[in-house]
Amino acid sequence: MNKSVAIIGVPSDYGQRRRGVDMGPSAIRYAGVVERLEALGYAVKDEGDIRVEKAPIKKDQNEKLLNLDEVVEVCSKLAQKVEDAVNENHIPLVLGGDHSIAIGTLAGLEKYKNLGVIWFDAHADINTPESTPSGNIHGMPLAVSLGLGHERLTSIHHAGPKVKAENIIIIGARSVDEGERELIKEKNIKVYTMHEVDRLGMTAVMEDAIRYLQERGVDGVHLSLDLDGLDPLYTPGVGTPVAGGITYRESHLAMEMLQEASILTSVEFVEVNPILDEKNKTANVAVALIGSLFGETLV
Ligand SMILES: NC(=[NH2+])NCCC[C@H](N)C(=O)O
Ligand SMILES: [Mn+2]
Ligand SMILES: [Mn+2]
Repeated sequence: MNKSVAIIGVPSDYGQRRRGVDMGPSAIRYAGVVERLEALGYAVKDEGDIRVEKAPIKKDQNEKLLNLDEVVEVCSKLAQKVEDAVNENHIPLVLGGDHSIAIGTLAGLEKYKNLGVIWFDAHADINTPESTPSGNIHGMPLAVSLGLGHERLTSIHHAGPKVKAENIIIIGARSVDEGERELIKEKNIKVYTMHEVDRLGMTAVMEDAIRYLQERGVDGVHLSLDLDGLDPLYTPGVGTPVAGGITYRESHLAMEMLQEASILTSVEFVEVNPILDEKNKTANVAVALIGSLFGETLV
């Protein structure tokens, strides 16, 4: 792994309805992310947070695309920041914020023409305005990145799809909406639900996932890690917890195996909501996972 990391905080909560997830970047910094990476020998450039206007939620909203203007603005700024970090040869480490920000991150990774994406999440986040049960854009970033959804979202930073369906792997899914299932089938997207995690074990899942991406000949891999992928026992500070998730140790193992495979070129950790958390537990887990991902070992 490249030894230079650029941290980009994205204090946005516009992709869903529970306030507080905009404080995620602060919570993760408070939990010591910079120190942790420096201790591993990385040069860390903390770019600070991108500027997010704190607008009051409007009343006359499109119920299928809540806060569309704000999400477009945040993601456009973020895409530019991510692109700059890549051009300066840093590994972008994006800290959310809710998961809608992945729309911006993926748009900023256009240098990778055959990008692989590992989506670690309880959800598939592949809804469209037609299929969404909530209108929350944090449930849509994978669809948007495939070029599906509102044109203002799919055209952020540059027009057209940002990733290929066959380069996406979802791990940890256990809450998938009807329209999402159909799209996953239609596009033949690789998903390791909790069923596969239970059945095969995390070791086999990660070996498979890594091999799959290598066989696809990817020129970069982005890890988008939603803290609700873990069981809420370990990460209670998330807005949409779902029981029956990945354990603390399984998630560390996954990070360690990604480090060993040395395939990642960008990383994002999202959905840490300190208001819903217990004494910053969730941000602490995020930083511990970042430690493993970037090369910490137990001995
Ligand atoms: N990034 C997340 N936590 N997404 C949760 C999405 C939940 C649900 N599928 C929805 O579309 O509203
Ligand atoms: Mn989720
Ligand atoms: Mn998510």
